[in-house]
Amino acid sequence: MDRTNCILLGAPVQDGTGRLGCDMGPSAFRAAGIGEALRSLGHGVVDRGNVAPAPLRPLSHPNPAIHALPEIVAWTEVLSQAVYDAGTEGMPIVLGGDHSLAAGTLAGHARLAQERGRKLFVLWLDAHPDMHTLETTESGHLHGVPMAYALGLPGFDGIFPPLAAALSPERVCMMGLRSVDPAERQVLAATGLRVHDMRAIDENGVAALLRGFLDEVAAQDGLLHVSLDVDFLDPDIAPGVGTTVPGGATFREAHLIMEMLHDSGRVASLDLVELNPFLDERGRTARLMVDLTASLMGRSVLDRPTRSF
Ligand SMILES: NC(=[NH2+])NCCC[C@H](N)C(=O)O
Ligand SMILES: [Mn+2]
Ligand SMILES: [Mn+2]
Repeated sequence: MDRTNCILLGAPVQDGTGRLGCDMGPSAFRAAGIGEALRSLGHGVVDRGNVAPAPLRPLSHPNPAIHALPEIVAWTEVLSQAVYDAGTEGMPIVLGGDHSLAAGTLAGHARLAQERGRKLFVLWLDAHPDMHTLETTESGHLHGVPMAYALGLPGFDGIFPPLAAALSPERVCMMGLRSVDPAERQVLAATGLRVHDMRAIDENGVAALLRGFLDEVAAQDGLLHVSLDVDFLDPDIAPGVGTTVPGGATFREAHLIMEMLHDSGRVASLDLVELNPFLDERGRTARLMVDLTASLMGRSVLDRPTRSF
């Protein structure tokens, strides 16, 4: 089995949501045994502790709904650099923190991939596309915008840090969507990402949908970043999140995705986001997220050969 150098980075970001609690996410992942789970699979694990946000600068935007803009911009700066640095040494695993942290991590991974002359692909596992711009967000919660920023959509210039490289929409695959705002629908249609909503999963199964994407990643010798939002999962199995939406992925669908990702040998980085331990039930959501991470990193029922590309 391949031994990966896993670098854990805590990102206690909570200002991108409307409620408190995600700042406890990194602690809950540690308490649920993420380090031990990875070590028991034979991987190296370095826990860098929690990243601290950059100093705040005064910033404003004409959209009056927006919350905590200086805070999220500060996190974006520091996380972009932190995952870039970690990615030169091993596999960054970011323990969130709400999904606004992906503005930083996607920017950092895109920069690193570009410098390496590699193509960055993103698998976005989420009930939501998080595809609002600063103009279109109605809630003003900035966990709803990171994908638009990372794709280089207009309106972030001069406010968020400049992108060294933007994501290419054709290299992004979203799975699990079931809550999409009208403005996001329009952008999704216009940008042409691969989007598999829950209906597509019901009709086709996760395996067929994911295989199509992974074959494309392999054909282009891509690096794959996985962004796993707790609300991708059905709330019955993962209650510890502030934005539950009924009808999410089942336990087996989620594990199968992780097992296929492992077999692909393509995953270079992982974000675990939106865990709110205050809303959890005795740590069960944290433990499920750790078990899914273990499946992604090679835990399996039987020995299976890794696909070689
Ligand atoms: N990362 C998340 N859970 N995002 C939820 C976003 C919900 C909604 N689309 C909004 O912009 O407010
Ligand atoms: Mn999300
Ligand atoms: Mn979500």
